[in-house]
Amino acid sequence: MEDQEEQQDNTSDQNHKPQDLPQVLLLKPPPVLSVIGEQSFLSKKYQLLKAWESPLPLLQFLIAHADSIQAILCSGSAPVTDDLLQLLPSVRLVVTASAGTNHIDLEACHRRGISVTNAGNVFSDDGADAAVGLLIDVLRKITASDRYVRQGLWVNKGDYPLGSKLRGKRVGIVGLGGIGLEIAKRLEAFGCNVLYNSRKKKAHLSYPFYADVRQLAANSDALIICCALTDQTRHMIDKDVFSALGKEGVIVNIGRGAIVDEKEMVRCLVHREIAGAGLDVFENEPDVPKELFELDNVVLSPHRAVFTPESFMALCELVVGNLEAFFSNTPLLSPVIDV
Ligand SMILES: O=CC(=O)O
Repeated sequence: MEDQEEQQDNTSDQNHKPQDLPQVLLLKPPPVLSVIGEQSFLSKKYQLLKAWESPLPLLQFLIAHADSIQAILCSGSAPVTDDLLQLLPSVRLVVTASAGTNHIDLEACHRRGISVTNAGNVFSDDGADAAVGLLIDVLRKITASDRYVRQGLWVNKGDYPLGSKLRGKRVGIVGLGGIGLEIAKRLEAFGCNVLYNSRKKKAHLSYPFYADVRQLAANSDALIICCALTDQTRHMIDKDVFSALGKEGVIVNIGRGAIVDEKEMVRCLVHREIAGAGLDVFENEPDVPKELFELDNVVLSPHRAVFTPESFMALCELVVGNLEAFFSNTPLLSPVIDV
């Protein structure tokens, strides 16, 4: 049955010449493309315009297709700016293969009547697992003690310092969206006390809400950052927040590097003004402040928190589903802006 349907699909695809298919612009290869694959039915249904494969300079390439590109498929590596959209007047949809949308000028999309979709909730479980994993790693010194054993220091220097218990910790979650909620569920199961900060108090949740992130920090043993990067949240985790978190406090960031004042965080870690950090994201990726490499109370990860083959497969279906919905005029699956 499935095979038959696939054959019928292929037959109808063959009726389209590539130049008749809706044009979807890709500025840079989004990582999900490796999963979607060149042979996928995506490239049979859409003319995928891969800017990086064109011999033309980008501007000329865009001008050449300016009137026919209807959708953009992107990820965090290629900004979708107002200037870019101005060049492409037929664009009506931006699909980002990421949860974060800080690389897209959402205000410009709104103004220009362009819908935007993101990764919805496909990353919630993996993001939450990684955040809690980083927290446990920092508290219990897992990778630091792994280094200790591998370097032969257990034999030469004796027992490694004890880590700190997770149960009973007060964990402040900054951003209680899909990932934040999953983090909260996991932490409850670990016996932690969950508190949170977000744009608005969630009426249906009983976790204590703090409108002020400094107040949240003052009442938390650890902060987990998983909110969106916006003009309001840029450098929101600043000197005052670190000082409210205090010497025993731990920070975990799986959101975006720039939500944290990174220079200040590094200073606080170097001077032991906070106890440790678990970091998946940085202000100038892939550059990571070198001072952090020397610190055993810091766990580093290369912006991989939400990615697993499983979440990529789910993302892939969502990307395709959003394109299909848009071009068949049915409701988008994970709209950020729905025009
Ligand atoms: O960081 C990953 C994402 O925003 O999807």
